[in-house]
Formats: sequence, C-alpha cells, structure tokens
Amino acid sequence: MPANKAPLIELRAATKRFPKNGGGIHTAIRDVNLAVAPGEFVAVVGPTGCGKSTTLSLISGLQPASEGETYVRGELVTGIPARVGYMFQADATLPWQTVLDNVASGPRYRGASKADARIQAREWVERVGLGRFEKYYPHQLSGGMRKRVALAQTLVNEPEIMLMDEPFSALDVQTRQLMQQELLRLWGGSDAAVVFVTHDLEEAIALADRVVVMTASPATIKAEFRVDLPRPRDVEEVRLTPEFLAIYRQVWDSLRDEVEQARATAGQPDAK
Ligand SMILES: Nc1ncnc2c1ncn2[C@@H]1O[C@H](COP(=O)(O)OP(=O)(O)OP(=O)(O)O)[C@@H](O)[C@H]1O
Repeated sequence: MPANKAPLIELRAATKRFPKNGGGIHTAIRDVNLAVAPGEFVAVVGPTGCGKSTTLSLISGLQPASEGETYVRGELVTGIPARVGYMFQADATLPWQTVLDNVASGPRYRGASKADARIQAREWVERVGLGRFEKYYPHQLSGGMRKRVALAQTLVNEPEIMLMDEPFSALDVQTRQLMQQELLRLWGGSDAAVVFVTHDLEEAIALADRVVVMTASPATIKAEFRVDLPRPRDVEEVRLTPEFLAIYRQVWDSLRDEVEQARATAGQPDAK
C-alpha cells in the first residue's frame, strides 16, 4: 500500500465462524489483517473453499466478523457501507429489463429520476462498448456482453470500492482476457479500490498492484506480493514478459503448498 495513503479498507484480526450443518462450528477465516489503499487493485488468491468470498463478505458488510473488525474509510463496518460495488461470477441482470434499464436501475434506486438515470446509464453502456445494444434483453447477449452490462451496472454507481468475486471465471479464455483489459481500462479512469478474488494466478498478477495469498482452510493471509509491472498494461502481452514470470514463480511458490494441503485434506472431517 502506498505509505502516504490511509487505508480505505481494513480488516483487523478478522475471524469468521459458521455453524456447520449437523452441528459444530467451521472457522472459515482466522485472524485476517488486510489493508487496501484508495485506488489500489488487490487480488486475493487461495485454494478452493479456503475463505476468499467470506473475506469479501466482511468488507461488504453483508456479514459481521465473529472476532476482530472491519473498517471502511476508518469507520467500523456495521452495515453495508456507501459506495461499494459488487461483481460476482453470476450475472445480476434482470431478464425482463433491457440493457439500458438494467444499468439505469442503480441510479434509479439511489433516487435519480427515470430520465436522469437513463442519461447516466447510456453513458456507461457506451463506455463498455454496448451502445448499439441498449434495447437488447440479457438473453439476447453473449456471456462477454453480459459481463460488460455487469461492469456498467457496477461503475454507473461510481463506487469507491469494487468487490469482485471471480467475475470472469465462467468466460472462455479469449473473452476473459478481453474483459480483463476492459476492466483495467475502466478502472484506470476511476479512483476505485478493487478487491478481486480469483483462482487464476495469471489473472491476479496481470490485473493487480498487489497479490494476497491465503492459506488453506481456515484461511489467513500467508504472504503478499507487490506487482510492479508498469501501467497501462496489456493483459495478453504482459504475461509474456520475464518480470511477469518472475512474479508468477514467487507467488506460485507460496500458493502451491496451500493448494496441496487443501487437496490432501479435501473430504476429510473438519476438526476446526
Ligand atoms: N453462510 C455460510 N454458512 C456456513 N458455511 C459457510 C457460509 N459461507 C461460507 N461457508 C463455509 O466457509 C468456507 C469458506 O467459504 P468461501 O466461500 O469463503 O471460500 P472461497 O475461498 O471463496 O471458495 P471458492 O474458492 O470455492 O470460491 C467453506 O467451507 C464454506 O462452506
């Protein structure tokens, strides 16, 4: 995190436990300390099921920590903080609304008139390259186009924080790279902090300023790696550079043990 910026998001010794089906308690994350600066892009990687989404849910205020605290803008999170946008693997479009009205629904919800909401929405629909498709319905679009709608839906609200949970993982490789590039382009013009959860280490490094590696369950933060690749980045080209490969090796060295441990304990009764 840049030394001169106070954190926008801070998890302090955050632990989250869930009741297990059939009794007992499952510790999803333990003692997580994470600080994200304004405008910073942080990617979170870790083995399947370790607790990455749970970490996001604490920042979003959707769930309280069992122990420890979450702060956004220096204030203790007790509900859903203002100016937080989300993007998940599943689309959040309403099938009975056009592209334009889907994007306009955020400003409408925040009190804009129908006409104003449409003006704001139209600008974002254009910016994500769907100007010709504003009257289309979600089912008439490809998966990549629906992701563009989702990006417009998130960005039209001018979020200060974007929480992204494997938003592109259902896309084919080429479309995924296009969307990664699109995200960098649009984020580059904003001041938003991004916390981006992914299974894809290449994606994490290509996008982020910092990659955070979580341990096998119960997840805590194992290591953090700064990604000093210059911006603007070409997500396809950057992967071929020696600097990228050097960072990839370092992060994978850290992540590999956790992935192996998660595989070894998969299916075993959970004693935590
Ligand atoms: N609401 C809940 N109730 C009970 N258990 C939960 C709840 N949410 C998450 N868990 C459990 O906490 C653990 C961590 O889940 P989480 O979804 O945070 O992991 P993840 O790292 O995001 O997973 P993946 O890599 O598969 O996306 C899992 O064992 C999950 O079953």
